[in-house]
Amino acid sequence: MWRRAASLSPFISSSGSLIRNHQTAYNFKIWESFTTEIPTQVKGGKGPFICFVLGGPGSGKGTQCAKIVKNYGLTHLSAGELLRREIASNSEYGTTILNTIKEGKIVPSEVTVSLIQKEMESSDSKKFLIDGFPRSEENRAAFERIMGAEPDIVLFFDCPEEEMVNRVLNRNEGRVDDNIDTVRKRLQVFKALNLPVINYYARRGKLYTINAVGTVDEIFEQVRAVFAALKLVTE
Ligand SMILES: Nc1ncnc2c1ncn2[C@@H]1O[C@H](COP(=O)(O)OP(=O)(O)O)[C@@H](O)[C@H]1O
Ligand SMILES: Nc1ccn([C@@H]2O[C@H](COP(=O)(O)OP(=O)(O)O)[C@@H](O)[C@H]2O)c(=O)n1
Ligand SMILES: [Mg+2]
Repeated sequence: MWRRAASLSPFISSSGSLIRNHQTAYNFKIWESFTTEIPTQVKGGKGPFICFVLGGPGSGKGTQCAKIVKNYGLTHLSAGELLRREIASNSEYGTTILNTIKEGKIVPSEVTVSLIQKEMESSDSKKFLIDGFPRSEENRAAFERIMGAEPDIVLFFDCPEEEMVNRVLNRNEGRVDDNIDTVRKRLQVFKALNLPVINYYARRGKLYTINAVGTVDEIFEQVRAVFAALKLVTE
């Protein structure tokens, strides 16, 4: 059974703000997410449930996705991981992808969507967590065109820039893009190309903005509130 979020979660007020007293890092209009009532059925059609996970570099997407997987059993597809795997496999696109990532730019959408498509089509899962995608309007349009699907919900991990920079520089995963020059570029790309996508989903009433400052567990409590309120993936 699916119920409206507004009446269920302490984090989601009926006046429309997801996290009370939360000043967003990008002066984001989080109330927009709730000006549209959430549909009475989360998944009306035949396709799988799709949750996009967005946020700047180092905002904690991957960390929170791991907890979502553990608690709710969604299948996690990280666009960045799929691209890094492609580089490691010496595919024909490997060099282009590597150079694009080093520059902090966005890999052509057809490449990324086809990697996501392959994973989704070879999986039996009915619920996907797609992390770090769509990074641009072009990504978004390509996914809709190629997959013929839209996300059911979008989580946005909203984090101040300096916090993101600190986290990335301390990530220690040996990534070619975790250095100060590339991070600065990625932040510019995030603001120029990804914020418009986030705004788009806010206007569509699909966006859930999470305050990404705090401990991992504190942040996950906000995520839990969204999933609990939607009652969509635990049954
Ligand atoms: N709430 C948090 N507070 C401090 N550090 C965090 C938090 N969440 C994640 N991190 C750390 O910050 C870095 C970036 O997190 P990650 O999940 O990889 O972010 P993203 O996927 O958005 O780039 C990692 O080293 C991670 O361990
Ligand atoms: N949809 C995507 C996702 C990632 N990428 C590339 O992969 C890089 C790393 O993405 P990521 O999602 O692993 O990075 P984080 O935000 O997790 O730090 C991005 O900076 C882009 O260069 C892309 O081009 N298109
Ligand atoms: Mg990540």
